[in-house]
Amino acid sequence: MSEDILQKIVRMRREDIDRLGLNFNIDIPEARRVGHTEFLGNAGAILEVKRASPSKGDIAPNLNPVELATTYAEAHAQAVSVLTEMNFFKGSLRDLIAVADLMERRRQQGLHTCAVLRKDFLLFEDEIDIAYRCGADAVLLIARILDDAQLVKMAQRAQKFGIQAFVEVREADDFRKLAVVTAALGDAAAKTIVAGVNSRDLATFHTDPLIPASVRSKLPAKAVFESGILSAADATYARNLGFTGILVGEAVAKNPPLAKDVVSAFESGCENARGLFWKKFAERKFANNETRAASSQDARRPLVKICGITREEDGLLAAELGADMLGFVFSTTKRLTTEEFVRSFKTRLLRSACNDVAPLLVGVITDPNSVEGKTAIKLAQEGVLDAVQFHGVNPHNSDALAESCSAALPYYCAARVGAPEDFDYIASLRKNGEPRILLDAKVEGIPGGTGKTIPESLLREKANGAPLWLAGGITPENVATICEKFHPELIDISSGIEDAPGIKNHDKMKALFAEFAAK
Ligand SMILES: O=P(O)(O)OC[C@@H](O)[C@@H](O)c1c[nH]c2ccccc12
Repeated sequence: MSEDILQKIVRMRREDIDRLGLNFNIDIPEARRVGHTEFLGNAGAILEVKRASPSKGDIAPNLNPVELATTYAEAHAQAVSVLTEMNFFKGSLRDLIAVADLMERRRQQGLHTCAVLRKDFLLFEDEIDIAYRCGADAVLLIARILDDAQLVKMAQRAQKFGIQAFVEVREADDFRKLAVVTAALGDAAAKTIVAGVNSRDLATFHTDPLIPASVRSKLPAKAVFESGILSAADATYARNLGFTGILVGEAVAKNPPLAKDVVSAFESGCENARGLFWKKFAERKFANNETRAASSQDARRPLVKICGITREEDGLLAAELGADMLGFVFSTTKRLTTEEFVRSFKTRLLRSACNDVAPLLVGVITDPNSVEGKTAIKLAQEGVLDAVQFHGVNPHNSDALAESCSAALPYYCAARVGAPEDFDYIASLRKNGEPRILLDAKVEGIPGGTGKTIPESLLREKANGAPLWLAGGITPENVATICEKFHPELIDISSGIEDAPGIKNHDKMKALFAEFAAK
């Protein structure tokens, strides 16, 4: 197999160490000369001194680490992460020493002090000693590049110095290693180990905000969401998931004034029902990959949402066939449902034995200020519905959402797409911290369930490689082709399996799921 970028970084680093030694030919203090700040002793943001990265190239090549770290401290970051890898990140141990010395001066002046993290692809126990002498309060240990024994030895070394081991995990084997090192440290583990999950795959650079969501429940109480946070809204999303830290690099290194917005968004947020919805969705997505592989379903099938349920027997069959989400329309159209129906359906669904995992229930609304819209919002706040789908309306402009936000409404947005400009709106939603957006065909005058598909050329040009949630005109006949062409993460089907609006045809529904049977 050819070398991926992570392997290349590690190989070059080993070569540098062979040539230059563990201190990379830099004069480092004989003994530590600064005090301590516990890394993530309090929940908060970790902001990064990062000049460049392998995925982005130069980010802030001329940054001054002391100036930048001062800005971060003034923004009340809990920690500063200093990249010391030189080839791809243009960092150095000099930066680490300078930032640690800065924090010591601030400590003596009684100013807010950040913990200092050494961020690197550390490989040897003696590198922990060097980090400690330079003034680090924590060291990054990337599970993927260390074997069990090495990871344990390095974490024990950190523990001996009374600093934190920040263990970065992402894949199943990393979680196993996290359990190994936690067990090896025994009682000291809670104090020494802070776990972080990287939303960026270091081998491909692809970031996905649902990766941290999918594993939050497997991590210890203190856990950090790493990478891909670009705005205050993204920081809020991470907090909603229940993370106690975020690690932000590029966005703040490039634009330091953003630091205080990101810090305060994270600190004023909380774990809530919105985060719970994304965790449930993400867990479902990744669990499906595994369980489907073992069952008769195609492991690569998208998640399926059956929308426009108005009859109990239709919803129960969809659940039995393996639907991941069921949609109920709370908008005055032909598929309009009622509060009573949804409540009694939910009770029935939970009682039906055939389901290991019940589908998520979603209320589709087109006007949050309408009676129907308000009903769906109330049901989502009560937890009867798992989320509200804002269909073609921007919740960020809505008073109803502003009101319900205090009660942490779980929701996602659906955007109607008919022209290239519609993707500007989608981009603005992403900037507002929306991890996924459902794309539906646009037909003037009809809010949804139109039976029309989104023009393929638009999807091809504009979808940008982001995981696709697709609605509009999907049928048992065209679903296989659509999946082959666009690999959607979720498909949403309503009219394609109906006899009449709101009346599902059970043979068509079975035909749809039969398309996903393992071949
Ligand atoms: O610039 P971003 O997307 O905000 O990411 C910051 C940080 O998470 C990222 O630099 C990082 C996470 N894990 C790493 C391991 C090594 C080097 C770098 C990293």
